[in-house]
Amino acid sequence: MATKIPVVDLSNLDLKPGTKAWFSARKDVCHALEEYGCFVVELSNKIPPELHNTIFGTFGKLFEFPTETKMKFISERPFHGYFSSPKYERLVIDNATSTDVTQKFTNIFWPNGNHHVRECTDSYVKLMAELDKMVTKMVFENYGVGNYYDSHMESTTHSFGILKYNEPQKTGSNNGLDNHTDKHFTTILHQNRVKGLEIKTKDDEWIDFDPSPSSFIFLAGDGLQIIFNGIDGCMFCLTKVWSNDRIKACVHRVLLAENLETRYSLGLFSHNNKTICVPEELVDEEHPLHYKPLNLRDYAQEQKRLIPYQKELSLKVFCGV
Ligand SMILES: O=C(O)CCC(=O)C(=O)O
Ligand SMILES: [Fe+2]
Repeated sequence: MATKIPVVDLSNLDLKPGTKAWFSARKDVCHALEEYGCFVVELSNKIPPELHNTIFGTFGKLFEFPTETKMKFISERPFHGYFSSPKYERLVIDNATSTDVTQKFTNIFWPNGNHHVRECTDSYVKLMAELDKMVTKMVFENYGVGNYYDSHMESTTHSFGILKYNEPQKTGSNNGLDNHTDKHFTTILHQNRVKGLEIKTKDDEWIDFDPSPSSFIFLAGDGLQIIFNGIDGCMFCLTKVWSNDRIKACVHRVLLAENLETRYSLGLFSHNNKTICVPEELVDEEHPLHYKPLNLRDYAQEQKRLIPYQKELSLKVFCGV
């Protein structure tokens, strides 16, 4: 049977820490992250099909604005603001849980405001951010470092990305996004029904994400890999350093088949804005420190600098001990 990305049903986002349901979900979440660096989240009671259509219809329209308008959306943070390439266009909003920020974003496109788009953005970002916080809390607790969760979240912000891929026949390639790991802490993706996202397993097999309107995919980024430096368990034996990591950042890519409708993907990316260090509880004789403190913004900046050379910057190279 073909390998599948594990599915965790978190429809009840109001799960209370300490309950039986919480512990059971926590176990499934962490097991999936250890084995795959990702899992599919079912949120069937939160995203009915009509809402899914509204969300993608609304965000898709942003790309129909003239390029000069889209170019007005700029950001200081690497990989944020408006970006276009022959393969895709992307709008990424920094600090998207702030309603002032989403208002400024909407005003670029509709100078007199657009209540519907703002509301849609705010409620959707809020839902994804709640999901991110819940999963992050489960992960911290599971590895005995729950006491770091509050300070971690205090220095965390969420970015919201809207991606539109050009059809392969126009780009002459079906490669939408090359193999990579995300250079932040965690990623949650939600997309329209056009398939394309694939993740790499520890056996170097590519498996695809089969989206439904109510499914999201949660991916561990490089920051999460760092925190769990020292816990035992060989998950992905790509290098000596990584083999000692409990959770490994998920390697993924986007491949598009020809003659399909346009693919849109929405992403929530969490960034820890302080320097990330391995908690001392996770370092001992058996699990020596593998990473020097990491600032995710510096890491993203350096990755951006290397793009013209087509180099993927590994954690080991950037901050390995
Ligand atoms: O389009 C997708 O679903 C993946 C997007 C992605 O991997 C990214 O923005 O880092
Ligand atoms: Fe990614």
